[in-house]
Parts: sequence; structure tokens; C-alpha cells
Amino acid sequence: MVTTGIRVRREGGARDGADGAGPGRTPEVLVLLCSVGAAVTTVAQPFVLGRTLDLLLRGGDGAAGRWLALSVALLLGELLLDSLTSLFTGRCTAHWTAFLRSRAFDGLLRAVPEGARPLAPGDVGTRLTLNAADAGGAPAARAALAASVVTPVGALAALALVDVWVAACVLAGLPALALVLRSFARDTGASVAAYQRTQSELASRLLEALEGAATIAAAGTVGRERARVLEPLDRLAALGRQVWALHGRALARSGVLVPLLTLAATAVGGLRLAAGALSVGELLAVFRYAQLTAGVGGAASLLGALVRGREARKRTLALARLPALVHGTESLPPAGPGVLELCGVRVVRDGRQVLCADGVRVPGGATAAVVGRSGAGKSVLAAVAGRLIDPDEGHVLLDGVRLDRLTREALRTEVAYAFERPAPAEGTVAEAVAAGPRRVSPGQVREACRAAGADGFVRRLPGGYDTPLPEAPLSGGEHQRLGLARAFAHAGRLLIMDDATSSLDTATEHEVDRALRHSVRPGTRLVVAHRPSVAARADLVIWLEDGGVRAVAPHRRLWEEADYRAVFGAGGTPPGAPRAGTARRPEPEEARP
Ligand SMILES: Nc1ncnc2c1ncn2[C@@H]1O[C@H](COP(=O)(O)OP(=O)(O)OP(=O)(O)O)[C@@H](O)[C@H]1O
Repeated sequence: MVTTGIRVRREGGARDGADGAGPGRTPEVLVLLCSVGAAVTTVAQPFVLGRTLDLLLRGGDGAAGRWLALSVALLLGELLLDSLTSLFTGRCTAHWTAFLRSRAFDGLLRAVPEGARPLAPGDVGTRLTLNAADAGGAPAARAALAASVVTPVGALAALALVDVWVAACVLAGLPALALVLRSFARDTGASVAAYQRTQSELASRLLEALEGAATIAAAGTVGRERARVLEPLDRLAALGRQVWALHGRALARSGVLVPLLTLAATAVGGLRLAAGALSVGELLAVFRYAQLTAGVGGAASLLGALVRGREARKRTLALARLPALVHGTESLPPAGPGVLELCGVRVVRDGRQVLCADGVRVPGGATAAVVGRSGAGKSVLAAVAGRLIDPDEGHVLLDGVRLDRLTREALRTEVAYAFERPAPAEGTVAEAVAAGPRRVSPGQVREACRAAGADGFVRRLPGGYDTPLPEAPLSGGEHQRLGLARAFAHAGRLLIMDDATSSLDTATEHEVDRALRHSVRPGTRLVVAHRPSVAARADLVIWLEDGGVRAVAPHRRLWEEADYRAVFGAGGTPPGAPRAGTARRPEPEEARP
């Protein structure tokens, strides 16, 4: 399906599980191996240093030299492994962040628009940026956390080998440290989730304010708007303080416990030295091992990163799990005329019926205008007619085939959309117009632009058709014409235009309409219209009222009804009107059928 508006959705094939395999375990395993290697060298060092010291004190030069060299080698090895750990941590985080972000982005693009609607743009932005980065850091943090167990466990084992009494003293203090860590992990989870939600809320409010900046400036409500945008800031600060308080409390508790444990171990070691059970070098090793064993408290920050990453992952992957449009396997009959039928269609939103259309038929090759007051259900009908959304009941047929049974390719190539606000695009003007399911030649791009009334201003751009779109100084109407050109270039048997000419002046709209009939691939057109001139040029009008189809008939016939004229703001019957009951038209020339 070709779409040219903000509601562009790229539908993929079968969806994998949202969690998927990701970048695999290799980056995480590399972090784990290097961290474990660094931990092993850390654990080996006190023993080797102690031995070196004892040998030096005894004056054994040759052996002491070898042990000293081993100490230096261990130190260098630790430095190297620490550097490799940092390198692999960076790579692991980058890979996972990219994977989670593209997964979420993909899910968002495939989602049924209605499913994604409750998510504010700022919320989506936060999930795709901050949350994805936090979630991407979790696998490396998990590997580092697993490796961080090696140091205290190895140090305790080494301590037991050096002196079992000192080891018993340290072991007695460890449960208290474990309790500190457990309560930290439990308490931070909830606060971190609330913190991330509030961040999203703040971003959403800011984006809303940016979107309505002109209105805010004109209304002079800057102060009020600033207060509204910043309202979640106090909550965010309170939650931030809460998380930091938990961090601080965990660090303070472990900060008291660790020196106490080290002190107790050193005291016991001193007594053992006095009793002749330990050498000076072994006392040095005991002191260092006691420090390393008690260093289990250092896992708190890794645990914090892991908890933050887990909450962030849930938020990011929620986008990947948005309900997606599922496509069928059928194709359209070749060279079909594009007959569109709505059978028993009902769309319900928030418990309210917003569209009910049964037995509506647009003949192949005909142009149908969809008219009605604001909120009557025109856009909902346009969305259902090209399967941007599925109706809650009933179905839509194109050339006799239900849209939900069509393959994605059939929908993409045969149903094109143009919207009021075309999607911003990258690349040059020509590339933006050519982007879509069909291959479009430069000649066809120009032809489509001519038909959409865009060729003139595009050629006046600094680089003509090769001007990068983000650099092209275009008005809203010019953007809209490029969106139309893109839809024309990819027009299939059904072209749906939802307010796609609203920014064009009446003369340009006439020209576009003429070109649409003569220069664009023939097919059925469904045009959401607010102007009577558009309805007058259409073959038939689908008149909606309060979500229901009030009538399907040519404009000329409907114009006889005052209610229909009222849709366009037209008044009662003018004096000398040709027919009784025919009212004055606001745009007599345009509206004439
Ligand atoms: N996702 C939704 N959730 C709740 N209500 C919705 C949703 N989508 C549409 N509606 C409601 O359905 C009704 C029809 O909306 P629609 O956008 O089709 O109106 P419209 O005729 O195109 O109006 P306008 O001319 O102002 O664009 C409106 O009352 C709208 O609030």
C-alpha cells in the first residue's frame, strides 16, 4: 500500500517474537570472559605479592625476582583485560541498543495505527532513545555482574587457603552485605519504572508544546504552557532523589560494613601473625583478600544498571509488541476496474460507533467524494477503505476480494493514499516522489509532479529535482503537492485522498483534478472533500452524518436537500432558483455539477 501521509505504515511479513535472538550471546560472553579473566588476575595478585614480600624479607634474590616479575605480569594482565572489558562492553551495549531500537521501530511501523494512537510522540521518542540505550546496557551489566562474583568468591577461597580463621571471620560478615544488596535490588525496580514513565510524560508535553508553539505565542499563554510542560518535573526530581537515596543507602551500608570486615580480618590476621601462624607477606595477602571479599558491595551499581535496563527493555519492546496488520494470501483479479464495496462495516472507538456503512458501492473507475461535517467519520471511512485499519465488523471488498485477505504486496501496489500532511522524507525531491512499491523512472516522477502541480516550483528549487528535501524551502501547499505527486506516481486501481488538497487554492485544485483524470493511471478515486466544488466534480457522493451513511448519490441530487447544503455552510433557497428546494451555493461556479 502506498501511503503519502503521516499515517504511513510499513507492514512486514510474519512477525518474529518481539524478544528475538538479538545480536547473539557473543558480545556478552566476551565481556564475561574478560571480566572473569581480570577478576582472576585480581585474586592472584595478593598471594603473589605476599609471596614476593616474604622472599624479599628472607633475602632470596633469584626466586624473589621471578615472583616480582609474576606480580608485574599479573598487574599488566589485569590492565589489559580491564581495557578489553570496556571495549567489549561498549560494543555489546551498542549492538543491543541498535537491535532493541530497530525492533521497537519496526513494530511501531507495522502496528495498526489505532494500536499506536494512545502512545504520545514524546513517549515513543523516550522509549526509542533513552530507554533503548538503558536496555542495551543490561546484557553487558549482567555479564559484569556475573563476573563480579568471581572476585569475592575467589578471594574468600584464597583467604581460606592462607588462613582459615580469617576466612571464617570474613564469612560471618557476608550475610549482612547480601541483605543490603537484596533490599537495594527490590526497592529500586519500582522507583526506576516510575522515573522512566515520568521522563516520557515530560518529553510528550514538550513535543505537544513545540507543535502548538504558534498558537501558544498568539494566545499569550507561554507562562501557563511552561507550567504545564514542567509539571512532571517535581515528580521526576522526587523519583530521582528516591533512586539516589536507595543507591546512597546501599553504598553507605556497604561502606560501613566493608571497612569493618576488613578491620576485623586484619585484627584476626595480626593475632595469627603474633602466634606465628602467618608470615608478614601472608598478612598482607589476608588484608587484601578481606577487602576483595567484602567488595561484593561494589555489585550494587551493576545491579542498578541491570534493574534499570530490565524496566527500560519492557518499555522499549512494548512498541515491538503493538498489534500488527496481518495480511492474507489472495491477489486481486488482473486488470480489475477497482470496484470498492463496504459491506456491514462498523467501526467502534471508546464504545462509540464512529462509522457504520453497509452496501456502499463505488463503481470501478468512478470518483466518489466523501463529505460530512467535522467528526462525521470521513477519515475513518478513508482508513477502512484502504485497510489502514480493520473494521470491528463487516468487510471491505476491492474487485470482489476482501482487503484483509489480500497479500501485503497486492495492497501496497493497488491502493495508494495521499494525506493532508505528507510524511517528511529524506533524500532528494525526485527520490521522495519515487519512493514506493513500484519502480518509478525520472520521467514518471516529472509527469506525476506535473499532474500534482508541483513541477513548476520543484524546477525553481536550487537543485531542481535533485534538491535534498530537508533543504527545500517548501510551503504547506507545496509539501502537499509533493505528497500528491508521490501518490500519483504509484497510483494503483484505488487512490484514496484524505484532505490531500486542502492547502491548494481553488484554481490549482481544479488543475490537479483535471490532471488526475487525464494524466494519472485510471482507477477508482475516493476523495475526502470539504469543498462543494470537489463533490460536484465527483461521480457520486458518500454523505456521512454522525458516523452513518446518510446517502450515496450524485452531488446534483443531494444539493436539493437543505441538510446537505448545510454541510458546506450553504443557506436556504435563493430567489429565482431554478428548482424548488435548491439553495444558494456559496461557490456557485465551483459547485455547479
Ligand atoms: N481512535 C479513535 N478513538 C476515539 N475516537 C476516534 C478515534 N478515531 C476516530 N474517532 C472519532 O471518530 C469520529 C470520526 O472521526 P474522523 O476523523 O473520521 O472525522 P472526520 O469526518 O474526518 O472529521 P474532520 O473533517 O474534522 O477531519 C470523531 O468523533 C473522532 O473523535
